[in-house]
Amino acid sequence: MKYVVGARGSQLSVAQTNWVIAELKKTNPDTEYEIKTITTKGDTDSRPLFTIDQKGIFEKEIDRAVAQKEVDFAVHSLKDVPSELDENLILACIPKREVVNDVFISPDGTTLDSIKSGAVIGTSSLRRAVQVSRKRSDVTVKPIRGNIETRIKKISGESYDAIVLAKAGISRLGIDVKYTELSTDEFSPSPGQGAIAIVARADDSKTIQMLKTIEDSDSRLEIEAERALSDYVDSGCRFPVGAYAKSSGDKITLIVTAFSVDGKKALHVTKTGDKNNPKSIGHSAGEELRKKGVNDLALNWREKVEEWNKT
Ligand SMILES: NCc1[nH]cc(CCC(=O)O)c1CC(=O)O
Repeated sequence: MKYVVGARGSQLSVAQTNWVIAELKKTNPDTEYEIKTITTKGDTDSRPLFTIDQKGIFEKEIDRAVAQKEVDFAVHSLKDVPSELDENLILACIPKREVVNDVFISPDGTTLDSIKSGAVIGTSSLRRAVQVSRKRSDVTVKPIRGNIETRIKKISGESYDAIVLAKAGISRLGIDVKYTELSTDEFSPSPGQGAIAIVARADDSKTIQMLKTIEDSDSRLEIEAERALSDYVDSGCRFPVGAYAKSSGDKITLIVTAFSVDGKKALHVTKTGDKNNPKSIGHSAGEELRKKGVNDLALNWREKVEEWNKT
């Protein structure tokens, strides 16, 4: 049986798709795969990512190819997948997730603690920008655009001294670069970071069954808790919020941090609950964040981001 797999043209997307195919071949030795790369709107848009209002612009285009049967399934970075999928599509499989941490990358391995005052740090994530400036108010955080390889190249030039990226992306690409791992306490990761999502048509039970052979149930439960939280606080509004769920025994602990755009305020919520009810853990964390005033924190975030982007 041969499957056609939808992916973006980016190196990360191709690397992730190849990883998924290799895993699937282990559990389904008689299958073959062909990758169909789809060039998306997002790949040609030059604005920093967080000003693009629509979350998942890349992924939606590829999902359309799944829905229209141009491909059998699609491989995405879960954190880029919008919470609402097309009604005839499902998150058919969540394989075992990579480490969730962010990393600090500089040409000579200098850490965020020791980098010189006035250094320029690049990131395309408002959450990371805020977390960097909370730790080092004496550095400048500047928006950076481009795929992972492009961003890494930029630290050898004049414009950036260091960048912050997800470790998962670096490991999947197998890039040899000097980095230090940032703790999830100080760098609360994006909901779903490090996880891969495989999207298929809801009525394609044969493909779904084949994909399920590489499902990792703990990874699924963790990301469900994280996504339930982001649904709750993130209704169309992408202010900086980090969420990290970790399963242990029959429990999941979800740690959430939301920041004001200027980085001055932070709200923390930790919830532990029954592993088999991850959505309710996400929702109760969301409820508590609301009680603590998360909606006020988010006021005027768009204007502030626009301002930051001009730096
Ligand atoms: N938004 C871009 C994106 N989407 C997935 C990854 C890396 C892999 C992951 O976090 O799962 C990245 C780059 C980054 O955040 O550094």
